[in-house]
Parts: sequence; structure tokens; C-alpha cells
Amino acid sequence: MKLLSAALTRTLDQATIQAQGITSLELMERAATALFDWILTELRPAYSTPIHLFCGPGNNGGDGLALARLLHEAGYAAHVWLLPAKRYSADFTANRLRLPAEVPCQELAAARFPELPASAVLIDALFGTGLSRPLTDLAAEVVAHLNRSPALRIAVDLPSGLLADAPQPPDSPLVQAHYTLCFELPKLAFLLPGHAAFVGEWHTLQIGLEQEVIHNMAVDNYFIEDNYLKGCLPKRPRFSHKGTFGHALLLAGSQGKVGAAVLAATACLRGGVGLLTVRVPQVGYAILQTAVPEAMCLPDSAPDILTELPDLTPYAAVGMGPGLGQQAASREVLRQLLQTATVPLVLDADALNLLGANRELLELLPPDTLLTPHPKEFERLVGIPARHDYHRLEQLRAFVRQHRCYCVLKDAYTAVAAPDGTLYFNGSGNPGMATGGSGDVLTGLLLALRADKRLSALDAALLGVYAHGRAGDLAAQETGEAGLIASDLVRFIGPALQELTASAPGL
Ligand SMILES: NC(=O)C1=CN([C@@H]2O[C@H](COP(=O)(O)OP(=O)(O)OC[C@H]3O[C@@H](n4cnc5c(N)ncnc54)[C@H](OP(=O)(O)O)[C@@H]3O)[C@@H](O)[C@H]2O)[C@@H](O)CC1
Ligand SMILES: [K+]
Repeated sequence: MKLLSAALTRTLDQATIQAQGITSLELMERAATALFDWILTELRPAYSTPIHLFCGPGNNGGDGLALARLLHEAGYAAHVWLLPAKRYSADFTANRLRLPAEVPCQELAAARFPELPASAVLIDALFGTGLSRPLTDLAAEVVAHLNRSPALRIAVDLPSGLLADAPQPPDSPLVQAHYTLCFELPKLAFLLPGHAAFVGEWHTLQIGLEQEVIHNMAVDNYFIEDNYLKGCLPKRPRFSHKGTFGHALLLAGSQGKVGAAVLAATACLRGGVGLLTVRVPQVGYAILQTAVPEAMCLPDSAPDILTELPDLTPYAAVGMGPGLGQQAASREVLRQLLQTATVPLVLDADALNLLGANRELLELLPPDTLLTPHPKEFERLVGIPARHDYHRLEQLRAFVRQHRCYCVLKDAYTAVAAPDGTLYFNGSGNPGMATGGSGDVLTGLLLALRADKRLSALDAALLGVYAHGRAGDLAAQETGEAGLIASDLVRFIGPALQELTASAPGL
């Protein structure tokens, strides 16, 4: 699904009103009804639970007022607190007037903040997409008061103080929501690591915004949700043979890190590769042949690191990096690989660190090479620390455009960057996957998908990243998040890919 800027969200709002012949007040009623339904079905508050709604002067506050009315009409104990302002939006005012007189409704003042006990539910409807500057004065004090309360905090559309799609000054006052309920589409701000403590768990609520308008909007950020990739992996024809799905070469492992090669190799096999050859130093030969009998092994002549690039002629794709080490001889293998490869490449881990330490090698990257850095490796690749999360995304766009490559920036919401600068944020996965070897598994899986000639570079990257996260989610159902280890991910690659496979040929 698309991630819209605050400006495009407003355009969509207006276009929906026009196309559907409704008033903005009716759209607000849909939003409030969706909030009401979510609260009733997900939170199931007792009728006696005090629900305090904090409403700002714009339409976010209008949503809060309409929600207060719906809660009151259903018999819940709603209490409204208004943030005084010079101007109020028309729909705020309309909903203020529609609020039944029995609903307690008071203006906030510095000396008059309500007690907010743990048993209460707090609705943050102070500011949404209309936020134009950091919160100060009374608004900032209210936010601090909400954050001090032990009560559950639910933000409407955005945690107040957070911009939907742009950086803000550090230490700006921000509501720390436990839940954020937004309308139709998530916001870019939700996906950035620095905002996790403010956004909490987010959900999108459907309010019937015009799908055709969304379809025609040009954006450069997407969110890959469940279902988006369902059926995107072509079904295997009955008359397939090993060659159909490619022969991959994996260059990995060094003294003490042969496990990385084993994990990447097994993931590559589970990812559906036709044939796999693994290049390891001598120290890895017996280990690999024993642990992964399905793979062929082509040992390097050196005992503990890779020093020689094999003939690349037989291979459909080459992966390099897991457990490689950063010795000069291995750097020369990487250089030769970049100079001679004519097939898709997947580079990870120490291959990226070698690129970062020898940035002139970046000029040699063949087009459509797939790199899979975590943020620290990415920083080494670009050589400049990111000032903030948005700056890192801009660095990412600039990097893929400059090097005509695909880059998978690993994080809670991993971003797949395409050479045109479009970012696809991945929605699958869980914190249990922050465990040693998880990245090696991703490299192996991506290598398998890049060796499959039926898939474009972008589809391979998106399918691999999503299936890796999905394998983590399936594994965690069995192991729990804390107990999840990288080889569990490997076991669930097959089921994850199965979910993404087309049901019939050509679909
Ligand atoms: N799009 C949709 O699909 C739907 C959207 N809906 C809802 O509408 C919300 C957007 O509403 P909105 O545009 O009225 O903006 P909102 O955030 O309420 O605040 C604007 C007011 O705050 C003021 N203000 C700004 N910054 C400030 C500051 N730092 N400190 C103090 N004041 C500040 C600003 O004043 P100004 O900047 O003009 O001085 C203006 O008065 C959206 O988030 C969603 O909840 C749903 O109802 C229906 C479907
Ligand atoms: K809000």
C-alpha cells in the first residue's frame, strides 16, 4: 500500500468528499465511528472506565469530539478536555455543538489538569496531520501530563506532536502512545526506528477513502503488507529440472565463522535454488559437506579465509559476504567478482564492510546488484553518519540512484530501495529475529531468488525480504520470540514461500 505525505492525505480527503458527494463532517463521522468500533472490539472497556478525550482545535480534535459523543451514546463515561485556541476548524465547531450537554467538557488550563489514574483510557486527539510546528506552552504541558499518567494512551491518526512524514527538532514534545489508530493508510513516520516509543502499536482503520484516487497518486514510499505479495512467486511447472531454478554460488565463511556459510547455504536451498555451490576456505570444507550435504563444496586453497575467485561460468547468481572476514586477500576476491560478474550479485556482511573500507570498489558494482546492510554497515558504505532517520532514507535513495543497485536496509521495518529511489517498507517479521545469523539466512534466501530467472530483481528482493520476516513470524509461533534462532528461520522459509506462490501456472 502507498504511504501518503500529509499534503497528499489532505488531497485524498478532499477528493473523497467530492467523488462520494459527502460532507467533510460525514467523513469525520466515519472516522469517529471506526475509532469507536476499534475501541469497543479491541479494548472492550467497562462502562465505568473513565475515558478522557483530549481535543485540539482542528479536525483531529473534531474526531475526538465525535468519538466522545458516540461513546456517551453507547453508555460509556466520556470526559472531554479542550485545548484553547484562537481558531477552531469548522468540523471541530460542528462536533462541539453536537456534543450532548451531559458529557463533561472542560477547557484545559495550566493549573487545571485532570487526574489520570491507571484505570482510565486517554484519547489523544490534540493534533494530527495539520501539525505545523513543534508543540509549545500549554500544548507541550498537556503532552507531558499525558505521558506521566499510568493510563493507556490511544492516539488518533498520529501521536500529537509527531509530523507524518518529515523530521522535527530533537526533543520536540510528543505523546507516547500505546496505540495509534490512523485512517486507511499508515504514515511514513510510523516505520522509522526513532518513533517506535511514540507510535506504539499502530493500526489502520478503513473509512472508505477513494481507492481510485489513491491508485492514481504518485508516491515514492510503499508499505508491503500481508497479501500484497500473495501469488507473486510463480508456481513451479511440473516439467522442471534443477537447471530451471538456477545454479547459485555462495562465497562465505572464514575461521570461526563457517556457521554463517552453513546458514546462508541452507537458506538458499530452502529458498528453492536448483543447485548450490559453496566456496569456503579449507577450514569449512568438512563442516559444510556434513551440515549441508545438498550443497556442492568448492574449497579455497587457503586454510582459513577466501583468497581465490572460482570460474563464474556455471552460475546464475553469486552471493558473497556471510562470515567472510575482511582480509586483504578476500577484498581482492570481491574486486575480481565485481569486475568479472555478468550475473546477479547479492552482497552482505563483510562484503559490505570491505566496500565501506574501500569505497572506490563501489564504482565497480554491476547494475542491479543487491546489497543487504544493517544501518551500521550502511553508514560504512556511505561514509557519513545519518543525522536522523529521514536523513538515512535520503542517503539510501541517493545511494541506489548513484550506484544503480538495490539496497535492503535491515531494520524493524526493513526498507527495500530500488534504483529509481522508490522505497518499499516490509511489514512482516518480529523482534525475535534480532539474533545472530538472521542476516545470513536472508542473504541465502535472496541468492536463491536472484538465481531464479523468472523473477525480476525487484520481485526477488521484495519476496525475499517479506518471506524472511514471515518465516520469522511462523517460527516465533513455535519457539516464542526470545527462543527463536536463525536456523528456525531456515525451517520456515518453505512454508513462507508456499504462502506467496501462485495457485496456478501463469498467475
Ligand atoms: N485525511 C483524512 O483522511 C481524514 C482526516 N481526519 C482528521 O483530520 C486531521 C487533520 O485535521 P487538520 O488538518 O484540521 O489538522 P489538526 O492536526 O487537527 O490541527 C490543525 C490545527 O492545529 C493548529 N496547529 C498546528 N500546529 C500547532 C502547534 N504546534 N501548536 C498549536 N497549534 C497548532 C493549526 O493551526 P495553524 O497551524 O493554522 O496555526 C490548526 O488550527 C487528521 O489528522 C485526522 O485526525 C478525519 O476527520 C477524516 C479523515
Ligand atoms: K493525535
